Amino acid sequence: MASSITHGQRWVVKIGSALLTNDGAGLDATRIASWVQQMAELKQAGIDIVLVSSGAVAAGMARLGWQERPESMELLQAAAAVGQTQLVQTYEALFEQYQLHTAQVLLTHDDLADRKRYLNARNTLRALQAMPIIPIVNENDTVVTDEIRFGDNDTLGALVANLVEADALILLTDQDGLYDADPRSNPNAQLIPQAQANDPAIVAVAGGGGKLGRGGMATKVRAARLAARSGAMTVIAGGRIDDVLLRLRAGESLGTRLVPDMEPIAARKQWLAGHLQTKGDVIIDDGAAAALIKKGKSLLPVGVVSISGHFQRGECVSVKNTQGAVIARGLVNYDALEASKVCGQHSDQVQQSLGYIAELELIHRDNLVLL
Ligand SMILES: Nc1ncnc2c1ncn2[C@@H]1O[C@H](COP(=O)(O)OP(=O)(O)O)[C@@H](O)[C@H]1O
Ligand SMILES: N[C@@H](CCC(=O)OP(=O)(O)O)C(=O)O
Repeated sequence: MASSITHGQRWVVKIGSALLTNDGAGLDATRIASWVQQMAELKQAGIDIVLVSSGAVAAGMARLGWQERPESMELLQAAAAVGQTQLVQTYEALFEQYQLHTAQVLLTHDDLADRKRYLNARNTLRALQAMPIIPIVNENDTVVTDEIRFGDNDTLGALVANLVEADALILLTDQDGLYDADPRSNPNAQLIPQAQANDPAIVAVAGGGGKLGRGGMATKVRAARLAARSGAMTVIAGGRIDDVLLRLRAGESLGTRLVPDMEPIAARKQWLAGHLQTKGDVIIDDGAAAALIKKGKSLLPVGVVSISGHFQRGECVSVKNTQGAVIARGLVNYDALEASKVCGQHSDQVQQSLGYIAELELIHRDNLVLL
């Protein structure tokens, strides 16, 4: 069966602390090498991969010779700062063997809550994804405080999946998936192969984490719900299963699949349709209106008559016909000033007017919902 796992082109893979470390004593280099080899193979097969990797604190503790995880925030942050360099060094050296490089992306909650920074992070990640690069994301542990930290990387993984509009979020952990009870304390617990991401029953069975990881299954199930908002499927799978990523891609039933209610584009369009607050209007001519309505096309600058309002790139605008009726809503690729400069222009003129070309479309059809 075709699914976002076997056919999707964009994956976010998250590797948790419980899995990355050798029982807390530094990074498990052998296992990391095996995931790198699998991710390299997937990337070379055309799947854009963003890796969300934990392990900075654990690696830092080992490098500093600490046996016990410190309690204080500043020592944890110091350990993360020491460990993050080792983490990225390890990945970089391994990916290099497959002619791939890595890029370090450290994010905080604030970065994703602020629209401009969110869009910049999205554009940077998209640009990186188009290159022979594996972006490696972690929380920017040095600057976060208790109140604003994600804490667990499951939530960060889900937000990155929303950010890059991933088809799938793969959460690799130390258990083979989500069980109907915590297998650490219930030896008879049964694996749940598949559920709806929004099913309240799975929240009830998901418990807390072990001594190395932070969130346990509770944050993984919550992450699946968040990822489902942009239509991404989540798989919780055992990172110690041989060739787990390649076997998932080949369609093998491993781990737990948490399925969204909607495909990625449908989810985005539903979000757009419910987005009442628009930042401006784009008035289009009859030819462009017909292209949107009858042919399902993107909106090009050439069909635009005028612009009103103050909007930034990436914000939501109303698309109106010349009689003033709202016919669509969408996320715009240019800010208001740029959009008014390119009104009515053919794509080859746009570059001249702006001095650069960001996207050919003023609003891409995937980001446009007809009303
Ligand atoms: N219903 C459940 N099924 C599977 N594991 C569970 C469940 N409830 C709690 N857990 C615990 O969640 C842990 C994995 O989460 P965590 O320790 O945070 O790892 P990671 O670092 O990979 O995020 C497992 O070791 C397991 O003990
Ligand atoms: N940012 C932290 C990771 C936090 C963490 O442990 O997350 P998780 O493995 O999801 O439970 C680190 O790199 O150590």
